[in-house]
Formats: sequence, structure tokens, C-alpha cells
Amino acid sequence: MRTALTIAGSDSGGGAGIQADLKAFAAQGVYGMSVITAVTAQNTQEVRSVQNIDPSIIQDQIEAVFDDIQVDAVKIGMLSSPETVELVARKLQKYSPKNIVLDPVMVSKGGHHLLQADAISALMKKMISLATIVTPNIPEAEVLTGSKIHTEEDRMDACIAIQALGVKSVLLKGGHLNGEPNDLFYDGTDFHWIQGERIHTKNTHGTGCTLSSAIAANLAKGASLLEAIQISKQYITTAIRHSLDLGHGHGPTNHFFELYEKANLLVNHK
Ligand SMILES: Nc1ncnc2c1ncn2[C@@H]1O[C@H](COP(=O)(O)OP(=O)(O)O)[C@@H](O)[C@H]1O
Ligand SMILES: Cc1ncc(COP(=O)(O)O)c(N)n1
Repeated sequence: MRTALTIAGSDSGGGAGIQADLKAFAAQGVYGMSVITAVTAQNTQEVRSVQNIDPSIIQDQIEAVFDDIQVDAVKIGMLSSPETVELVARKLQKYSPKNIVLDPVMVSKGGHHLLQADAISALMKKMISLATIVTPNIPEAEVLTGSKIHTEEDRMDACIAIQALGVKSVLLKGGHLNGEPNDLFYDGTDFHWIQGERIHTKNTHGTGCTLSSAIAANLAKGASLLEAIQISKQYITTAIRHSLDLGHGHGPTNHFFELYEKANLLVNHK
């Protein structure tokens, strides 16, 4: 059995963070494990409060997993504080897992900061260079590069600038721009456009978490980076197309569409 570990924050509403990551791992047929960096009190509408986990407990979780279990891929999500960024970077250097997918989570859909401002430079200096791939959305890429992104050329320039921070490859997600949600993959040499199809729904809570976890799961299974991205793009598109109308805000994606459909568990609220 291949395994994947998520190092991220908990979302009580179940749509993003650790909860989305573990569902994505399971849906991709990989055994999931977790290191919780922060607990958010969150639902489909808002993040109400956040408590960072004590770094010593984060360290114990990482060591407990790596000292005992083979880890085929790591996905990194919400890191919250500079102390957590530095600790996780140190531990990843020590254990050097083969595949590291870094989703540089900064702000929730409702505008709540999930990465402290003083943690951004630590993320850029200590964490990015350890990753196999970093998966920023447009606003995150703008923070990482210090430049606004509008055109396709801007997107290519952003990938090059982010790769120059020391990461092997970049997937710049296009969901936040108008038009089709095409993502841009830069492998350090070539650009690949990963075509998307915009689904008109408000239920996009956890899309970035789901995509990066699916990429980690497929890398764990031995796929190449490009294959892992292509499989995961199809998966996130299906998960958004059949997203769940739960809560009153941005509902969650549907990780188990085929399973739920076969078992006749889907209720159409529309
Ligand atoms: N409405 C949508 N329809 C189809 N795909 C989408 C939609 N919104 C986002 N995506 C895709 O979901 C993934 C994550 O999206 P994005 O919104 O860019 O990042 P994040 O969730 O990190 O803010 C990307 O592959 C993006 O292209
Ligand atoms: C604990 C946690 N982690 C990450 C996100 C970002 O969510 P998204 O995947 O929609 O960008 C979130 N809202 N909460």
C-alpha cells in the first residue's frame, strides 16, 4: 500500500485542510496520515477562530510517523506561523521524503489569513526549495513574486520567478482568473497548459487542498509529475461538478462521486 502524509490545518467543516486531504488520499487509493499544524473553527461560510498547535507536538507527530511508517509523498498545506514553517522545513530536511507537494496556503475563501505575514519570508527562504512542486493560486503567486498577474505571459513569468526560489517545478492554478480555469505547469524547462472547464457553482471550498493532495497521492503511486497533475485535474473537475450543497456558504467538493452515486446516496437539492 502506498502512503501519503498531509501536514496541514484542520477544518471543522470538513471541506478543506486535513479533512479534504485525507478524503483525496482515500479516493486516490492511498493510505493517508496527518500532522495537524493548527485547528480552525470553520464552516462553509467563515473561519471563526484558529489555534496554532504547539511546535513540540507538531514535531512529535512528524517524528512518530516518519520513525515508524514509510512515507511515499508529503503534502503541505496551512502552516500558520514562522515557527511552524521552520520546524517543518527542518524535519523534512532530516527525513527527506521523495515527493513533497507544497500548497502555499495563505488566505481562506472568506478572507481569513491562514499564514501569518511574518511567516511568508520563512516559507520562501526555508520551505519552497525543499518541495518537488509548489501549487500557488493567482493571489499566492502574486505574493511570492511581488508582481500582479493578468496575462498568459504574466503567468509564465510568475512560474519562472517562483521556480528561481529553488523549487523543482510549479503548478500555477488559474481558478481565480476569468474564463476557463486552465492551470500552468512549469517543469523547470517546459510549460504545459492543463486545460480546465469552468463549472458554475459556489461550492469550491477546499479545491486547492483537494488538487494538491491528489497530486501527492499520484506521485506516491509512482506517476510522473505531469501524469499526477493530469489525473488530479480531472479528479478536481469531477469533484467540483458534483460538489455538495452543504452549509450556506461555499460547499465542499465531492471526493467520492462514483461511490456515492453507485450506492444511491446523492440527494439533489437543486
Ligand atoms: N469553478 C471552477 N470550475 C472548474 N475548476 C475550477 C473552478 N474553480 C477552481 N477550479 C480549479 O480547481 C483547482 C484549484 O483552484 P484555485 O481556485 O485556482 O485554487 P485555490 O483553491 O487554492 O484558491 C484548479 O485546478 C482550478 O483550475
Ligand atoms: C485548514 C484550512 N486549510 C486550507 C484552507 C484553504 O482552502 P482552499 O483549498 O479552498 O484554498 C482552508 N480554508 N482551511
